[in-house]
Amino acid sequence: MWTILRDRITTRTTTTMPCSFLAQFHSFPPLRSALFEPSPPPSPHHHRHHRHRHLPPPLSSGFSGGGWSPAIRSFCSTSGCERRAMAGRLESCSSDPSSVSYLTQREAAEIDEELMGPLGFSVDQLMELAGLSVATSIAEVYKASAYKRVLAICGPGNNGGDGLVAARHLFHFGYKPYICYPKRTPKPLYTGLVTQLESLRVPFLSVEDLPPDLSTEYDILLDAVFGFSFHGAARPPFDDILRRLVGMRKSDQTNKKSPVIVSIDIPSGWHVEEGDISGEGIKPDMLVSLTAPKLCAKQFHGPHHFLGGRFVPPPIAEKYNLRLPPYPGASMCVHIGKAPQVDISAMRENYISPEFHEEEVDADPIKQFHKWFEEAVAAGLREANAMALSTAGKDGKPSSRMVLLKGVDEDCFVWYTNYESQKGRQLSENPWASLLFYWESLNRQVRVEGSVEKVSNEESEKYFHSRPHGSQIGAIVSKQSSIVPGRQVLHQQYRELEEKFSNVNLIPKPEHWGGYRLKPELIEFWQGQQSRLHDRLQYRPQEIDGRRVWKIVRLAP
Ligand SMILES: NC(=O)C1=CN([C@@H]2O[C@H](COP(=O)(O)OP(=O)(O)OC[C@H]3O[C@@H](n4cnc5c(N)ncnc54)[C@H](OP(=O)(O)O)[C@@H]3O)[C@@H](O)[C@H]2O)[C@H](O)CC1
Ligand SMILES: Cc1cc2nc3c(=O)[nH]c(=O)nc-3n(C[C@H](O)[C@H](O)[C@H](O)COP(=O)(O)O)c2cc1C
Ligand SMILES: Cc1ncc(COP(=O)(O)O)c(C=O)c1O
Ligand SMILES: [K+]
Repeated sequence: MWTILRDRITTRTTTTMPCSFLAQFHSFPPLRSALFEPSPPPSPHHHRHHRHRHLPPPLSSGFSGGGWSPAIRSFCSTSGCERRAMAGRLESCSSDPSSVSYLTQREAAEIDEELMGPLGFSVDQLMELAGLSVATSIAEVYKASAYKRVLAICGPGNNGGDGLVAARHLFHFGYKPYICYPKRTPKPLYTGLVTQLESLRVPFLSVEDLPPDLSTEYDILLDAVFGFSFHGAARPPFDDILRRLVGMRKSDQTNKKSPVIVSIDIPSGWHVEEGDISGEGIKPDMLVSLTAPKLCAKQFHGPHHFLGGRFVPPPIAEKYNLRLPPYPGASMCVHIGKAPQVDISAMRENYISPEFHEEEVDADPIKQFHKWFEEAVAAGLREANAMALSTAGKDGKPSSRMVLLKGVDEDCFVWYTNYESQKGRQLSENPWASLLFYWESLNRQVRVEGSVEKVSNEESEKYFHSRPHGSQIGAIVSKQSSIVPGRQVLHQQYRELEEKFSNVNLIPKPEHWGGYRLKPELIEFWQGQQSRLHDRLQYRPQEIDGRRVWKIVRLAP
């Protein structure tokens, strides 16, 4: 079961999560992963708690201070009254549970001090994690294949240090970083970071070395100039650099491809709380807030707002009443804020693949399929055996769904399902189907069409009992494609059967569960090419001297 993050953060602040199904559909992959998180296993009273599911902030729930060292306990022993007073200063503490916390400048600095004081962190550690968060956020949105050249402009403080760390990680992710670090801090932490980058032969450029037009030389401009300690107006040489970043965005209108600007924690030059007061500041495409967004982030309306710095311990979250979205999986960053607006009509890929020639394919399409399938597995594709199965009943209306290929035997493609499902009914009325594989990162598609029959009961039995215990019970519980009154019904039946079969060696396969085998009459191998001039090699069987041989033709793309 999945819980939508919308329950945890939304409305009131700038970080409104899309709530309609369509908005979720429109959200791009990193956001999608951020939008969903597994919810706890269902409890019998689950439905009663449903309304309050979002109430405890995820990071602070269950915090008691127990089990921590005396230093941390004393840090945490702040009275409820003090906590409320602190919380009162925080935007996060509104009664609206749906907002992400925004920090004032003072709170940001205070959290920094507490992390590096009683909570035992060193600045090196936090900077490393911050820089890594920035690099992973960039890598989620701007792929190295299209945005290789990164200019990191680093300021004199820790924000600049984050930029140096991020540049190092980006190097290892396959980007080509350059550094402009005009006011170096002579502390071992910073000199070490510089040495590390020099050992990677990352070029350091002085302000004078920077090309006159930043937009032609770089794909990403990493703004690591000022963070939350910025105050007043930018002084030289940063005033000029920031002007160039602003100017560069303005020349955007001239149709030139301009690089994207990624700001670390604060768009440099913006007031930490008031934001872009003059309206003349830089307009980053991506903002990576660290720990929690600062108040100025409310004015960030660029397409990509990420949160990084996955190091906030519960005592901090509790004390500052931080309301933050959960990070997905093992990720160092999470996309927050609105889903970027996408122009669906403009979404397209240009496929670049080696040419695919008649001479190189196997005369036997099944052997050719095995070859491509092995390459898909070797390329690390998840579920390379997932295929769209299309069927149509006697009304002739087609329907498609994904199923898993479970083998290719005697030239036939095999999958397993419920014979009483919609597809089962359709196949009983019309035993013809088509299969479709799409191996996206290889620019490959395989179409298979043919007649379908059931596999033998013995074969189905054998496969059924090879499946995990839970899936066997699941197959008994699921009257596939029939209406169920609610999820709890499935769980209830599942629990009953689990109990029933707890001491049983072999769970009986339901009669109506088994395999189908499709005997191909057509197999087509498709490989994407530039300008839509794709390769399509189609195999069809022919009778020659009473033998079935495959004829290969090339089709227009
Ligand atoms: N816990 C966290 O969230 C972590 C955050 N990190 C990053 O650290 C920065 C904050 O770092 P800090 O060093 O406190 O501040 P800045 O990076 O903003 O830089 C301060 C330096 O900038 C100079 N400064 C300030 N204003 C100006 C100005 N108008 N013109 C020129 N120079 C300016 C300032 O000099 P002063 O003489 O004015 O004091 C400092 O030299 C945070 O935003 C995160 O990016 C950590 O890396 C990890 C933990
Ligand atoms: C990747 C993937 C693999 C699936 N594999 C199977 C499968 O092997 N067998 C199956 O019955 N359903 C499988 N399903 C579920 C089907 O897509 C579908 O929801 C179900 O079979 C009911 O389809 P029907 O109502 O058209 O018969 C899979 C779904 C996905 C997304
Ligand atoms: C309903 C259903 N049945 C069967 C399968 C195939 O699963 P298995 O690999 O366990 O046979 C799937 C896979 O997603 C499924 O969703
Ligand atoms: K910055």
